[in-house]
Formats: sequence, structure tokens, C-alpha cells
Amino acid sequence: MPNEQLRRMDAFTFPSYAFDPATGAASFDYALTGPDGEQRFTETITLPVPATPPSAQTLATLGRVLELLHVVAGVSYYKAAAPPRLVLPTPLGAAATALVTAVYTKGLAEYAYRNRLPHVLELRPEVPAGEVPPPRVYDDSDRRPLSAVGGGKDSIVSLEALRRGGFDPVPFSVNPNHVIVAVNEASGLPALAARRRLDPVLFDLNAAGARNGHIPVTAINSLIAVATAVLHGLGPVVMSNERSASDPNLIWNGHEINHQWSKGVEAEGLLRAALAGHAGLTEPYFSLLRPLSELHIARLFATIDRYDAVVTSCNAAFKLRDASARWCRDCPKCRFVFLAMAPFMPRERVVGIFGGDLLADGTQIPGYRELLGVDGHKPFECVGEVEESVVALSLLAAQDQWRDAPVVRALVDAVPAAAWSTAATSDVFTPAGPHHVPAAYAKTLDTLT
Ligand SMILES: CC(=O)N[C@H]1[C@@H](OP(=O)(O)OP(=O)(O)OC[C@H]2O[C@@H](n3ccc(=O)[nH]c3=O)[C@H](O)[C@@H]2O)O[C@H](CO)[C@@H](O)[C@@H]1O[C@H](C)C(=O)N[C@@H](C)C(=O)N[C@@H](CCC(=O)O)C(=O)O
Ligand SMILES: Nc1ncnc2c1ncn2[C@@H]1O[C@H](COP(=O)(O)OP(=O)(O)OP(=O)(O)O)[C@@H](O)[C@H]1O
Repeated sequence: MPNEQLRRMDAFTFPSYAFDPATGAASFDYALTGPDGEQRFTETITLPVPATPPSAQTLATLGRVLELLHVVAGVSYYKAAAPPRLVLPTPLGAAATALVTAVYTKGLAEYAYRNRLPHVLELRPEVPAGEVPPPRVYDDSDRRPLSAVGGGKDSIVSLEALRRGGFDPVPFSVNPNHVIVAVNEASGLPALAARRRLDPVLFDLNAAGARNGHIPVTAINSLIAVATAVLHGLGPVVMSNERSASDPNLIWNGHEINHQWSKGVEAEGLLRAALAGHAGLTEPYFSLLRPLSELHIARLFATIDRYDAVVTSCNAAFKLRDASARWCRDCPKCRFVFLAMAPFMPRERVVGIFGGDLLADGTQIPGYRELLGVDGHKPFECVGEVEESVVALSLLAAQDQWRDAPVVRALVDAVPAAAWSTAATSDVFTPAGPHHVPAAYAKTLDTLT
């Protein structure tokens, strides 16, 4: 469909969805509609099939989770046109409506900002009138947790904390790439995986210049994880989203723009409430690392060495069309994670993990100046706060192995005095802030210290 027709689209709708328990395949249909006709899409998500066929009750609960997933996963296709109307397929209760509203506004905020589409930030779904029958209560709180694995340091810290805390976690990933497969192998734990296939029509539209931009991918992966947990009779989905994921990159038109919105604590609370209200799950989903800073997580990661040859936090490894990458050593995330790990490891260990020494490479200085708040705003990437970077730098400047590294020397001179005094009184290693970690899980991180 030509781009001009896409731009005239008036509504985004959700014609149907289907699930086949025999194959685990769910197909979700979407449509952009307007005066020139409609553009249809179908996304396919295939859940791992359990050894024992699910009961009717399990399928009923799963159906409720898939209803939420159908609506949330529509963001990928909505964004190709950003029409003014979002027309939901069925009545939804207050908690589920709040989740959907936030996913399409706050979750698409970076996209709205970059494409200059302020109406997206004000979008309100049209919810069909009618009562939603109350869900059956599904008490999953004391079952084995499903631990989402992304291949980076954060999910490794959670997986090991859960294992050492005696929770017998099941690793889980969506479209596991070579990094995730290697991390699971290093863990020695049998893992579950789901497959997600975007409609290829979307790539054709993107190539032809359709609107494009960042989407709240963690909200989608999280609901796929919850659906898998329900289908397999497992307990809570444990995420590894840190405290700083809740902090915006910038404010635009009075709205917070946060690249990581669906990793933040607001999204976590909305998801939990929607899953409780719409699907009856008592303890569906939480982030174990929520009270921690990125720097604190890096310090915990340094106590675990069995994943050094495989851990990869760089998003280059997650390109849908390039399955071979590990650390690219030239992006904000590589720079930040190197800076965060370096104070807590021998230099040769961190250089070995990354395959190079970023703090010996002067071309990295401009990127590090952004992370340290000397230039520009926080990059649109999953990186820690400026204060965490300054604290990490101050720790490096005090170590013989790092103080004369060219990048460390240049950065120490660049950081303003005010930032040093903030870092000096920083509580970056004190767990803090709102979280949803159940009491039974709260002590697991102590197993790593
Ligand atoms: C790997 C990556 O960073 N991808 C972002 C990039 O996409 P790109 O075109 O360079 O490559 P692909 O990921 O292969 O995607 C191809 C197109 O497919 C569409 N698409 C992809 C996934 C999806 O769920 N829905 C989609 O519609 C999209 O049109 C792509 O062009 O740039 C895109 C535009 O800014 C980003 O949307 C891609 O981000 C992925 C969705 C992704 O998985 N990114 C994570 C690595 C990521 O950014 N994670 C955040 C968490 C944010 C959150 O709130 O969940 C983080 O860790 O901070
Ligand atoms: N493919 C995936 N399947 C399932 N969960 C994922 C996937 N990718 C990321 N996640 C989860 O999403 C959350 C955010 O991902 P993120 O990339 O920040 O974490 P990470 O890979 O564990 O660590 P790092 O921040 O070091 O990259 C984490 O809880 C992670 O486990």
C-alpha cells in the first residue's frame, strides 16, 4: 500500500485472534482502515507446548492472557500509520484498559517524539460497551518461576539469584538468539522458548517509507512469558528490570519520553493489575532487580563468572536480521556496561568479556561524555543514570589498574565539580524505590553477596 494512503488511515482495529493448543500457535489479526481501503496484518506467536495437554480451566485463563497480548502486540502495526482511532475488539475492565492506553501512549512516546506525532501521546482506545465476565482465580504464587532471559548481565543475575535461593527457575526467552542459547547452556537449566513472527508486510511497508520507530517490546515479551507460564502450570514471571528503567530520557510537550517505558515500574504495575483483573492471576509478574541501580547489578554480576564467555548486553545482538553479533563495542550500551563492570573486576576479565578495552580507546570519549551528562541528554538506550556513570568513573579513578587509562584520564577532567559532589554522596548501592518483589523472593539477591 502506498505511503500516502497509509497516512490517511483513520482507525486501527483487531479483527480476530485464534489459538491452537495442539501446536501452541496463536495468530493475531490487525487492520488499518481508511478511505482508501484497509491494510491487514497477521502476527504469529508460537508458545512451547507442554508435555501434558492443558485443562479447560488452564485454556480459559490462557485465553484471557492472549486477549491482552493480542491488543498489546498491535503497537508494531499501529505505528506504521498512527491513525487517530484505536478501536478495541472486546469490552475490557478498568485495569486492562489502563494498560492498553499506556502501552499505546507512553510505550510509543519515543516514536511519537521522533516522528513529531503529539496526538499519539493523547490516544484513548475506544472500548466496546459490555460487561467482562470475572476471571477464574488462578493462584500461581508458589509455583516454579519463569525467569525471562535476554542474554545480558541483568537476567543472568536474576537467574543465579533464583537458583541459589532455591526457587528452581525455568529460563524463558522469546526468539532466543545465539547469545541467549549460549547463556542457557552455560546455566545448565532446561529452558523454554516462544517464537514470535512479525507480519513480513510490515518490513515491506517500512522499506517503502512507512512511519517507524521504537515500540515497547518488553510489554509484548512479558505477556508472551506470562502466557507460557500459564500454559505450563508455572508461577510468576520474573523480570530483571532495574530502577533506572523508570526514568525518562526527556520531556516533550509536557510528556515524559522514556525509551525503556515498558521496562519501568509503572508498566510493571499496570501489567500486574491487568493480569489480576482480566486473567485472575494472583502473582503474575515482577522484576526481581527493580530496587537496584545498574551499577549495583554490575557489582552482583561480577560475583558470577560462569557466563563470562557468553554474556552480551549489546542490542546489536538482537537485530531480527543479524543473528551473529555480540558486543559491538561502539554503542551507548556497550560503553555503559563496560564502565559499570570495570570497577568490580580485574582489567583482563572485563576486556576478555568485551573482546576489547573501551577505556583504552580515545574514540570512545565523546560517547562517554554523553553518559556522564557532560554533553546532550541520556541516550535512547538501556543505560544507567548519569550519577551511576560518575560513581563508576570515580571508582576507576581510584584504582591503579584504571587511573591511567586514556579515557578515564580524559573523563575525570571533563566531569564538572557538581557531578563529583553528587557522586560522593550517592546512594547508588542502596536498594530503593517502588517495587513489586513478593516477600518470599526478597532475600534471594543476598545469595550473591
Ligand atoms: C535490536 C534493536 O534495537 N532494534 C530496534 C531498531 O530496529 P531495527 O530496524 O534496527 O532492527 P530490528 O529489531 O530487526 O527490527 C526490524 C523492524 O521491525 C519492526 N519491529 C521490530 C520488533 C517489534 O517488536 N516490532 C516491530 O515493529 C520495526 O519496525 C523495525 O524497524 O529500531 C527500531 C525502531 O526504533 C526499534 O523498534 C527496534 O527495537 C526492537 C523492538 C527491540 O527489540 N529493541 C530492544 C533491544 C530494546 O530497545 N529494548 C529496550 C526496552 C524498551 C522497552 O520499553 O521494552 C531496552 O533494552 O532498553
Ligand atoms: N528475547 C527475550 N525473551 C524474553 N525476555 C527478554 C528477552 N530479551 C530481554 N528480555 C527480558 O527483558 C528485560 C529487559 O531486557 P534487557 O536487555 O535490559 O536485560 P538483560 O538482557 O538481562 O540485561 P542487560 O541490561 O545487561 O542487557 C529483562 O528482564 C530480560 O530478561
